[in-house]
Amino acid sequence: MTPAGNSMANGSADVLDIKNISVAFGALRAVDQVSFKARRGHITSLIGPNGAGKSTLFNLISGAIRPSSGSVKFNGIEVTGLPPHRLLHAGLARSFQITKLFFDLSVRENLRLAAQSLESARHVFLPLSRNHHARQRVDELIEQFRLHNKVNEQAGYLSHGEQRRLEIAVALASRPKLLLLDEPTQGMSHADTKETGAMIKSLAGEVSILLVEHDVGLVMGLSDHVVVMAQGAKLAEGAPAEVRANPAVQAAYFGQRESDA
Ligand SMILES: Nc1ncnc2c1ncn2[C@@H]1O[C@H](COP(=O)(O)OP(=O)(O)OP(=O)(O)O)[C@@H](O)[C@H]1O
Repeated sequence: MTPAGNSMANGSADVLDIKNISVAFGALRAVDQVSFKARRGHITSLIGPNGAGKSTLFNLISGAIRPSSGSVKFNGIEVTGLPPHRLLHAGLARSFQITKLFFDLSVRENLRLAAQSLESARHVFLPLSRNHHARQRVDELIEQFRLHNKVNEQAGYLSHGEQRRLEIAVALASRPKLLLLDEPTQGMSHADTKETGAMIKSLAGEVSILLVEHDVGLVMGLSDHVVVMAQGAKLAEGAPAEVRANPAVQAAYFGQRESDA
């Protein structure tokens, strides 16, 4: 693991420091000079109306696309433009895009592969029973995500909500310092959304979280800090109550019915 993964490289309280980041698709400035910071141990959320640039900003941070200008610092270290696998080794994990589930493998096998993914090739091919570190991590995740009854079930047979929670567990297997969650409750029932929200909340402290989520009620209940985007630019940021009370945010965002957002 690189120094970015396990130290406060600059002693800063910020796990992420985005400065003036931009990218355009042809003539469209999808993300335009956006800056914000995410504090260590906090849940920071990105919200905004459809097409605001949230996913593009997320992709810039996770290394899926390169910015045309601006910088991304992770744990005080410049990581702008690094590809996702390098970021993962540095301690920045993204759920859902990188960590896809293997549907024909069991829950335990999915967790094992993820827990062993950052180890040398020799260790990856060790049986779980002989890889103490990976086995310990798998057991911790089974406990934390209450997967006891599902460990031998194929991931493909889990419910949608269970699969999405397993994806979060898989993303956490490498003990990242920052977890990027892209609409973790998308397509979930109300009950699953509530359970997943509580589970995300319980992770704060263990890992810093950056969340893109359409469910505004969930975001406001979970987040320490909310960044609001509109038309590629940052419109506002602050604590949930502060953001909710901001007239510009209300006009641009809460003017929509929350169920439409
Ligand atoms: N690969 C691409 N090529 C061209 N245009 C793109 C591309 N990706 C996104 N866009 C455009 O950039 C703008 C921002 O899109 P983005 O998906 O980042 O918004 P969003 O806030 O995540 O929206 P939503 O809430 O609908 O997911 C939109 O106008 C979108 O059509």
